[in-house]
Amino acid sequence: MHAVVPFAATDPKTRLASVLSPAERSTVARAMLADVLTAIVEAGAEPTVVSTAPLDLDTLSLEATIRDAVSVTVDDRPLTEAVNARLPASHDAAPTAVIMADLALATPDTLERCFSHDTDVTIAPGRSGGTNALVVSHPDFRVDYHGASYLDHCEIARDVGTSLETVDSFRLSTDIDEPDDLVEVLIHGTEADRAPACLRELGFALETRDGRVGVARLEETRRE
Ligand SMILES: Nc1nc2c(ncn2[C@@H]2O[C@H](COP(=O)(O)OP(=O)(O)OP(=O)(O)O)[C@@H](O)[C@H]2O)c(=O)[nH]1
Ligand SMILES: C[C@H](OP(=O)(O)O)C(=O)O
Repeated sequence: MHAVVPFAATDPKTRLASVLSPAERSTVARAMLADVLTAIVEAGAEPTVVSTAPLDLDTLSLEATIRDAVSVTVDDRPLTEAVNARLPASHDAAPTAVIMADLALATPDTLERCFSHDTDVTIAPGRSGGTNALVVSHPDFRVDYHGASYLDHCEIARDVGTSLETVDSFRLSTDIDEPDDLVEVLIHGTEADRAPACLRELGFALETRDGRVGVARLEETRRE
């Protein structure tokens, strides 16, 4: 399975700007990208990072076997256009997966669940209606990201008459967009993952206030 991994390399994760400086957002985005690429390769797929700007894979500290299985291509078109240019163009073409780079909790098992369906379109939706992981094998299906794109993609699938499977996965539904999402990374990230280690290094820790779990950051770790 070929997997496209879209990556906004310049000024990523702007919705985390209230808790992370621009350089820190870039560091966290790259840590999540490294975790996602590792999970994709361990699930048996071949990822291509479709990056908005040049990206040196050697800066991601990937294990050599993972690094060797990943390629990068630069495409500065908007997300929807860049992805549509890479979806199957004919019934003979191989299925293509599109896995977002901010799925910090993605594991080989959860991705394999997406890769194993025999439908024209398979979607693992995000919690607020995005399309976090997608597998397309039908040449008439095209994406339209942003907003409640999961609903839009269900409608597009209906309009072009493709079969569609929805994958119900807590891990794949957790894209890291807002400061509160960092809670999930600290709770559910594993020892081997880079993103939770990166957040802890930046001074983030779980904090329970009035019975509600959030993240707190040690003041001395804040950098402008
Ligand atoms: N190639 C490409 N990837 C993109 C683009 N915009 C977002 N992405 C990637 O698409 C996935 C989902 O991105 P979003 O969460 O919507 O956007 P983001 O830029 O990561 O974060 P925000 O700035 O907070 O919206 C992530 O893997 C991004 O890196 C784009 O224009 N081109
Ligand atoms: C790209 C967009 O991601 P979100 O803004 O939901 O993170 C989507 O999934 O349509």
